[in-house]
Amino acid sequence: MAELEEVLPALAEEMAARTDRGEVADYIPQLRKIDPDRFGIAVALNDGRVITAGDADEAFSIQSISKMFTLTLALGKVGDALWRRVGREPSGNPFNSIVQLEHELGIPRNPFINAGAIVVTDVLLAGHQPREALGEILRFIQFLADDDGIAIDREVAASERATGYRNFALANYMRAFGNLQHEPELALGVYFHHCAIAMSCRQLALSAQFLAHEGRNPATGHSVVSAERARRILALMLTCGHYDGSGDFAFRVGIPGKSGVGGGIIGIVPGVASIAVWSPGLNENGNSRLGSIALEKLTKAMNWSVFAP
Ligand SMILES: NC(=O)CC[C@H](N)C(=O)O
Repeated sequence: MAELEEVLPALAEEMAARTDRGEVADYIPQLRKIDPDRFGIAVALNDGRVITAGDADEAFSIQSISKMFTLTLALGKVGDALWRRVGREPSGNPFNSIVQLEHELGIPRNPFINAGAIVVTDVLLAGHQPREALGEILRFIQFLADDDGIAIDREVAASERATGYRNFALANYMRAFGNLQHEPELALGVYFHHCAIAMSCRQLALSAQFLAHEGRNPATGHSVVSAERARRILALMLTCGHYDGSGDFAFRVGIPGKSGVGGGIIGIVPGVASIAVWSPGLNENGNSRLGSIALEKLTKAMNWSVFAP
């Protein structure tokens, strides 16, 4: 098997030279400013090693990767009752689509599309002020990464709130069906802020390690979720983690993943490692273009797949 210490720098160099980088998300004005030439990758192995290459220590907007953390928290809070309000099927539609919501009576297809994540955020708001709910999410991520330096980029959150008409439409629609317990303004305030959390590839890889290690963080020894719950979160990542590009990601990369429009992707090799990659340019499904390509090359080089031992 290839050595990661050699594979990662070679991959970062190859990606730096590519010109087909995709388009940086421009519907959130603050994200438009990001340099498309950035590329970073970090692999946190279950044996404790963390190997990085490129811009792996530069913080970027995690965006929808936060949906993986909020889902984990909401399952901890309400358990399987969550599934009465959100489904577990791939949507086959863009992340911000509204079309299925009318037919399906305001129940979003899964927790990783925007509508589903807004419901999950609404669950986390129960019994809290928005500020407390947000603090809980941020502290959970800091705890997972064992890093108190992780923070919210308030300019990104404000920028998204100012232009988030589609998310307001989704939230209002679900509220009309009775699937949102708080005013859309409150649920979205928390949602925009958790999407605007800024993290580096290193921090992200470390924060997702519990998913590669049957629910327990191998670095800190902390138990985060049960082994069964970790498997189920991974199943949702594999089937729904890349919106309407989820099938293609499973086909090409062969591991569960979760992307965000900031250009980050988390990938999990169960029993082996968690991976974070960042390249801001996106493909037609809103997933990092070079990030997906780099993960495909990495899993191939390392012979990593959930479809083989
Ligand atoms: N795919 C994403 O990363 C989308 C998240 C973004 N905050 C939005 O709601 O549109």
